[in-house]
Amino acid sequence: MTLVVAKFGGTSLANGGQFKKVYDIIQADPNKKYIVPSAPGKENDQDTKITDLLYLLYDLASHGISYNEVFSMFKNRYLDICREIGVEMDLQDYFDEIRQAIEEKASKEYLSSRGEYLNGLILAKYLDIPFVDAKNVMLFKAPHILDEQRTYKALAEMKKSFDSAVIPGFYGSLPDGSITTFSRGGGDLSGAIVARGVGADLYENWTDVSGFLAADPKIIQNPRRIKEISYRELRELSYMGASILHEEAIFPVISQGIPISIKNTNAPEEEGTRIVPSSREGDQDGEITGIAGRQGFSVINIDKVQMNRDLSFSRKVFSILEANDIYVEHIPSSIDSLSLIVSDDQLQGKKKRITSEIKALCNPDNISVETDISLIAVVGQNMRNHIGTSAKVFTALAQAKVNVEMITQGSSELNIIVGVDTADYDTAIKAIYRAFNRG
Ligand SMILES: Nc1ncnc2c1ncn2[C@@H]1O[C@H](COP(=O)(O)OP(=O)(O)O)[C@@H](O)[C@H]1O
Ligand SMILES: N[C@@H](CC(=O)OP(=O)(O)O)C(=O)O
Repeated sequence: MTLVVAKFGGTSLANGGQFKKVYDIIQADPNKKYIVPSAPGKENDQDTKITDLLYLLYDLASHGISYNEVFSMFKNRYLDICREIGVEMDLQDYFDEIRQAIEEKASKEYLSSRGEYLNGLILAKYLDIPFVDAKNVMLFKAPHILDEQRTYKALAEMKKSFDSAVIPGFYGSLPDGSITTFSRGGGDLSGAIVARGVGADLYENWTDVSGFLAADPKIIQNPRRIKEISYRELRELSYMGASILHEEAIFPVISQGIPISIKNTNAPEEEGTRIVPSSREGDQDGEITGIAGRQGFSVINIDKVQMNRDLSFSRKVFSILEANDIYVEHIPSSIDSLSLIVSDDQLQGKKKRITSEIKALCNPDNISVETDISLIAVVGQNMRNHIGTSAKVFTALAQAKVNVEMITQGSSELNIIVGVDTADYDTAIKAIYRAFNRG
């Protein structure tokens, strides 16, 4: 018997029709013992995720603006699901409790967690298996920081009491009992933590695409499916924007060697993608594994003749960034120049201060900030065995008339990262994809 933890994302539980598919998937496999649901996601592109509705509810209520209409939308999503799947459940007490909490100025975390909480209750009733409130097993030390020791102990205890259960994703509790959440998309993390806590043999992550694809399907039509991907490749791709799996979801399972399988709720017969400690040499069908990208970066360019001879130069620059709580994404450099690639979120409201502090402390010849930069990562552990991979990337970009603003390559030769003007983002991804995936 293989013990499987299955996480179903919001797209898999967006409405009654999706709930029925999830029910069939779970009933077809007795190994799927612990189920981790997200809140209902988008039914279509125009729709709103329940988590977003809850954040909106919080914003309205905290500004003293009427939230009745949004609250009704929230309630109706769950009432519709119950009606469509034929689950008879009195949800009114739960709705009243949430409304009362809003009136009593409930926190944003508490409110946003109610999406998965209610979905978990409904799914448990539908599957007729126990519901375990995540606040009792997902234990945080501080907001957003998990207490791993206590959490894994609680999950091991849960396993002794329940041989199957529904445990809602995304949230848990702080030592004082109040609710906290992971960052957005954190249901993937909850699933991975449950998988480790119960000692699963496999962590299944069910979504609306047939696995990890070689590029974002919103940019490339029908991209190649990646059959098998290593933890490291996956992390590079998810961090760089392949939003299908939270970039931290591999950490709980990595040390235990628990494989992750990405599967499609809408096409469960399809193989999906297997994420393994390290994919075997030659297993992949391509020279590169995938492409991902993120928009919204700025580059701070600093020039100073003979910068390389000034031992303290970089230290001073980085001390300014540290003092301003700014994380740097990449640091391409040459003898006389240093570039800092920083996400716009990090730089917001601090650009002027940082440039003037660098001017004052480091006395550069020139400092400038370029905005509207996007980063594109070409990732693959097989790249190092192929001569000419970077030539292919840059030829493709040149032919598509995309100007490359910066280049970095990780020392592991697992990735090549290029910075391009955001206006060229889609063109660049399409050109690189075509260069490696003909026909
Ligand atoms: N490289 C990629 N492979 C697969 N999906 C991707 C990739 N990059 C972006 N996506 C997007 O990720 C979506 C699935 O993630 P998400 O919306 O969080 O689903 P869920 O609600 O199931 O957790 C897909 O619908 C797809 O549009
Ligand atoms: N519902 C949360 C957590 C989550 O992981 O959702 P999903 O599985 O739909 O990405 C969010 O929207 O962030």
